[in-house]
Amino acid sequence: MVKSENKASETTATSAVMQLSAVSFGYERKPLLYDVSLRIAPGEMVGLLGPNGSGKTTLLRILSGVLQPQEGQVLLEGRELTQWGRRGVARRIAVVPQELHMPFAFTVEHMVSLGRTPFISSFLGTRTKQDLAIVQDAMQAAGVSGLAERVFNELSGGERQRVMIAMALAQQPAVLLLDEPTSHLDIRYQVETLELVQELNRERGMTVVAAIHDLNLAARYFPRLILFQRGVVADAGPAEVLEPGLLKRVYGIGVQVGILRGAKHLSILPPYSEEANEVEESGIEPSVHVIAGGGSGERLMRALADAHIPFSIGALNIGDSDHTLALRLATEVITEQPYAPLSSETLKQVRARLAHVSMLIICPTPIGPGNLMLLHEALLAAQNCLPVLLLNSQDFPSASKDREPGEPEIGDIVSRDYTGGEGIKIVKQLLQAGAVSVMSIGEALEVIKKRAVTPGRTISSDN
Ligand SMILES: Nc1ncnc2c1ncn2[C@@H]1O[C@H](COP(=O)(O)OP(=O)(O)OP(=O)(O)O)[C@@H](O)[C@H]1O
Repeated sequence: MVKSENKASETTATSAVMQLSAVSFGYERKPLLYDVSLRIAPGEMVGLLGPNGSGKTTLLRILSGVLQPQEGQVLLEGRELTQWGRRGVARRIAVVPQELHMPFAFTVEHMVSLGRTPFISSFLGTRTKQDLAIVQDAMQAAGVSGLAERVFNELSGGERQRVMIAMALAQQPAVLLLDEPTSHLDIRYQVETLELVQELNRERGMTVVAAIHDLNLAARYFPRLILFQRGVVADAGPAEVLEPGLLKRVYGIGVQVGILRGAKHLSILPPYSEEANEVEESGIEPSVHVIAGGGSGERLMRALADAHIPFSIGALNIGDSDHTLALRLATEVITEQPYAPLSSETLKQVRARLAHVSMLIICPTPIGPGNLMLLHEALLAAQNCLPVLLLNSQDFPSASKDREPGEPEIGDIVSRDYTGGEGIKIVKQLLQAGAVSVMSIGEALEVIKKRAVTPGRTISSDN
């Protein structure tokens, strides 16, 4: 039994040209990517989308082996990337960076011939006739043969972009990784560059993964899109990924998505007014708000989504594992910058949301100085008669056996309070204000369904 399972996973691994399994990575111990799993099949053309700083370049560096994940596995053709060695990787994966600064006045032809380096016996070794033919072919395919004698540093941004693609082609890679290949290009070069990449994908069967900011170009050229925000938020075709609600949650701006007359692909336009940006595209008003963090909300979010209960969540910091999942599952996500304390603006948003929901669920997240203010908001709401459920972690024993006679059941908060008792104090006040402690997600769902309360309840905010 175990054997056949292993065999099945081996087959899956080898049928993917690249595979990431539960990859986590951070710079200088600051976590950036969390639990990223991806399979890229041979011949796929994948667009990597995500806001600035969401980790696209970092992910490409992990795929190319420049960075090694702190956790998880990166496989190339079913084998650990690190086992291929530098030359082995360079013979299979080529990277087109955003920019390349050459310290020397290299000609284009010289630059492109550097792409053959992984295939010659040493750096100073001679290139064969075949190498030279491959270099010529790469220059022709990328449309830079006419620039062969020009100095790379003296070319325009668009020309340089093409030379970098030619360099990558000279590697004859199975996988081409491009980091924003259109970022410095005018519209003609943008289209020409992506047409070229598409041709390489279709005609040479090259697997392409490209980070790309332009959502319209992404819709037009990439059959598979991965929306990334320190983790995979969505991974599907353009129609599913370029969904206005999802884009609003990830980019923080409302967009209009549609098909222009005569066009074959989706177009994405920014809002035409501030008012349009305010529109809730899904039209669904969440009736439940969730406070979570650090993975404490994962199971509840999945259960609510499975039960088709629309919910809002937050505030969550970008990069928190709950945040990535929330972008996918919640109707509304209140977001704070990575590692930043909650700002008064963010707390205002939480307060406004609590004024419109029919129930608040607080997940068993560790309470520290950073999120104590959220508990304060929860207390205000509870004192204004908002039903509040305190979800206890099943991993910790209940503290009920230690409580004094007459004291409320405070659940497992004792074991996750890092505020010197302030968190526990607020939880006790919450219970006194009518909050209910529940021991399981099933129990929480039962309460929510029983209440089935209507949205739109108002509470005063100055209490
Ligand atoms: N070498 C590094 N050391 C420390 N932090 C880094 C390093 N490289 C990137 N970062 C940080 O990691 C985060 C993600 O960066 P990354 O370049 O991967 O994002 P991105 O999605 O490609 O962004 P953009 O769209 O702006 O190019 C950013 O906050 C960035 O400042």
